[in-house]
Amino acid sequence: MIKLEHLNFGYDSKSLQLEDINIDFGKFGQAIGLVGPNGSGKSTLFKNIVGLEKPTSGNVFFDGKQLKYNNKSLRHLRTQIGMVFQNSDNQIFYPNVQEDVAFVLRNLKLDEQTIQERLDWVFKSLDIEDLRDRPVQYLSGGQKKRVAIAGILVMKPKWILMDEPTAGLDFDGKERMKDLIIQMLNDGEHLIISSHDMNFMYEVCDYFYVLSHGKVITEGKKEQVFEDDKAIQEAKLEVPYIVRLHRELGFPLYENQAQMYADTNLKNYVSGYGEKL
Ligand SMILES: Nc1ncnc2c1ncn2[C@@H]1O[C@H](COP(=O)(O)OP(=O)(O)OP(=O)(O)O)[C@@H](O)[C@H]1O
Repeated sequence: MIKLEHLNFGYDSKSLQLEDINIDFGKFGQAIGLVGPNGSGKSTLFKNIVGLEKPTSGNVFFDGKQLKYNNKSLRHLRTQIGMVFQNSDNQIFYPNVQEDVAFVLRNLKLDEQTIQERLDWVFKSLDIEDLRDRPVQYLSGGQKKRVAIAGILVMKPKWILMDEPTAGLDFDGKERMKDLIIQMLNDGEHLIISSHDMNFMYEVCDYFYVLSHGKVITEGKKEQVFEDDKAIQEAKLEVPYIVRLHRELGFPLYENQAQMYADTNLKNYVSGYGEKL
């Protein structure tokens, strides 16, 4: 459980980039969306959760305990909450993929057999066995993103924070990222995801917090949050196409694309609206 209570944060003493944030991340679902326009404070919030930044006032709790900022506590915290950065180059340090992913396990002083088992598992789970012995410098952006995720997933953390997981990915890369996230959720991971891609976010998240100018301006289940027109406009969010089909053309509000495609009545809605579509 990650809980933020009356959290304020400013990079300097002149202004606050986060204001009175109160979020109980364990409460409303397994995949939480954090959305808002550029500069609204999403990455800053992530940094406060993993202790890379310290709140100016207010508190961060993990599993009921208030966060401590000494090296030992932070090292432990980061085995429990992994963060996948927007730019994968910020978290890949070794020239070889396998060495990079193994780094954190060696740091945790796990025995060699466990390390090999975890590596086998993570490369297979992420379907990147072919990258295992490759030099990092020749990987594409999408491949690097999967390696960065492997370096986090291999620790088996309780929570994974993903900052813009689809940034820089092509259509196929985004689909693969969606499948990967759904697989991680099926495996029991808890995720907090930040992205500007609302169609992607609608597919994978259960519950949303909307940030604007460092404040949470609305929150709710994915079926409800996009109904808050005022907040959606203030945060300049794109409304997911599934919600628009529902609101503008009266389609059922599907939970995701797969559910929509599986609806045997879909062709009746489509033929009813022929020209509009
Ligand atoms: N290291 C820093 N020092 C000072 N100000 C910063 C620093 N990093 C971010 N900021 C400022 O904090 C505010 C929030 O930035 P943040 O990166 O958290 O936004 P974001 O919602 O993640 O944006 P984006 O969607 O563009 O990634 C912005 O006004 C930004 O300019």
